[in-house]
Amino acid sequence: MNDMAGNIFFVGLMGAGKTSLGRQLAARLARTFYDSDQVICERTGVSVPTIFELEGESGFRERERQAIDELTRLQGIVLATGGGAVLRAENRECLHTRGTVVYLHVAPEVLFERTRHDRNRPLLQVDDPLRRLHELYRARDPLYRSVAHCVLDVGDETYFSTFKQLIELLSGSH
Ligand SMILES: Nc1ncnc2c1ncn2[C@@H]1O[C@H](COP(=O)(O)OP(=O)(O)O)[C@@H](O)[C@H]1O
Ligand SMILES: O=C(O)C1=C[C@@H](OP(=O)(O)O)[C@@H](O)[C@H](O)C1
Ligand SMILES: [Mg+2]
Repeated sequence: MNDMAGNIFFVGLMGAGKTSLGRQLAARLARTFYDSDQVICERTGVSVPTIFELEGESGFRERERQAIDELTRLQGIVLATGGGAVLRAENRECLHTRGTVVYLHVAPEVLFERTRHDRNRPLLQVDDPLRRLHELYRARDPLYRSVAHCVLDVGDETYFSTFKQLIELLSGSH
């Protein structure tokens, strides 16, 4: 994969590193970084949990669909999507056809450790978040794979090691 030129879009479950690695990759490549969740929050003036509270998940998904459609039309950007962006076929189509999609593949156990103290992800505010992550993994892993042009398997290594692997993957030296 040697695709440092066009758009780069990140997909994967909550805590996979889409936002943090995406932001750092954009800085490294001197690209503009967008995060669909952040765009939605800027537009509404409230947090993701508040949107879920006021409009339900379906309200959030409609805002997400709009944001993904707009952002994927831009050129030369790095975009971190929300973990559920792949649920809608129209989002998958926008992502797959308008850029290089990188799936950050991380096991539920690792994601659980990374997200367990975070209150900003409404879908994980349940009695058994690890079980929820396993369910989401089962349902979404095939969708992430169907939309991705490349997959980065991330274990429980350090953030910096993952960033290095990402650069290697995208520059084709992997
Ligand atoms: N190897 C790693 N790769 C990516 N993120 C990591 C890694 N190890 C720890 N993290 C941490 O996990 C969190 C991932 O969160 P975030 O970037 O918000 O993910 P997402 O946007 O996919 O939900 C960050 O706090 C990041 O520092
Ligand atoms: O997986 C999901 O359905 C969601 C993931 C979140 O983004 P991150 O994947 O960046 O945490 C955010 O969009 C919202 O809480 C829903
Ligand atoms: Mg994120």
